[in-house]
Amino acid sequence: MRVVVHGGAGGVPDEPAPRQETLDEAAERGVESDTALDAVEAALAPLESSPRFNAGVGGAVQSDGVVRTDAGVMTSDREAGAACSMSGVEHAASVARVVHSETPHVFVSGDHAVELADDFGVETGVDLLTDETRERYESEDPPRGGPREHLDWLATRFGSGGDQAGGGLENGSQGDGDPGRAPDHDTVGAVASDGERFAAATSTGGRSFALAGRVGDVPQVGSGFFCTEAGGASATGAGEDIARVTLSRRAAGYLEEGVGAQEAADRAIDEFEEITGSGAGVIVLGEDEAGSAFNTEGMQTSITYK
Ligand SMILES: NC(=O)C[C@H](N)C(=O)O
Repeated sequence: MRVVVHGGAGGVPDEPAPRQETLDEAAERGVESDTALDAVEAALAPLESSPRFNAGVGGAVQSDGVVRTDAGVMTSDREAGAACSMSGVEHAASVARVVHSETPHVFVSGDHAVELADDFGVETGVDLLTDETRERYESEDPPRGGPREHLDWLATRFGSGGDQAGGGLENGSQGDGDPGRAPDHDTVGAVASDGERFAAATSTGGRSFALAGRVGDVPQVGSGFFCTEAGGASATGAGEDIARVTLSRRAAGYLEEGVGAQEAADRAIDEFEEITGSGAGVIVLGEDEAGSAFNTEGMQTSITYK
């Protein structure tokens, strides 16, 4: 079994060591699994439970003060499952797996995804806000009224005004004065191979101060995650831009052409930057190697073999 995980692309966290420890534990947990699909779900679970990452507990807060989680998972037989816009669901990747393995569908959203989770034994009704994320939201004079009012409010808060690579990412440097950035928080992803099959999965709380109901790249097949017989990819970063270039599909496409995993990751991020001028990262696992690339200040990863 081989497992590679990432803890999101963005700024350099103030406390990288405990995040790295959790990422290493996540990869080790994944590698103990029997199948690649089990491995990515097992690896993401502790990351979704850790408030140090923007997934599950501690996820980004939307304009109405609610954390909504999204995730996607895909295996090399091109079966895919995704779930989005779920409130109270910590283990979004497990719900994506239910969609992948238990339904004839690829994508289930909102309250219906939460009901599906509940029916298949994935815990719901979890308080995903932490003291830190709650206080941060409340200190921003939350909007009242309808979506137009929310859009006025988030215009000065969401992202960081469309600046260069890294702009709008969740874990910009602490104390940079940008309310659209939160330290130490970012999306999580995993790619695994059990020798026969690959699996790729990504899980997130999205981006802070996005419009209530916003869904980014993470649960979109080919954007936040993708998997083929040649290998898989998981992306992180400015989700609107990742979706526009289908970043994970781009990276996995190079694997299918016979390009190595590191080169595939590098090429995909170079193209992403050239097209969007924005910030992202991607991990890639192929037949022979793992690779990762990012054009932000940092992206922590961990890789384990067994
Ligand atoms: N920080 C992230 O990776 C956020 C995620 N890509 C999203 O836009 O929903």
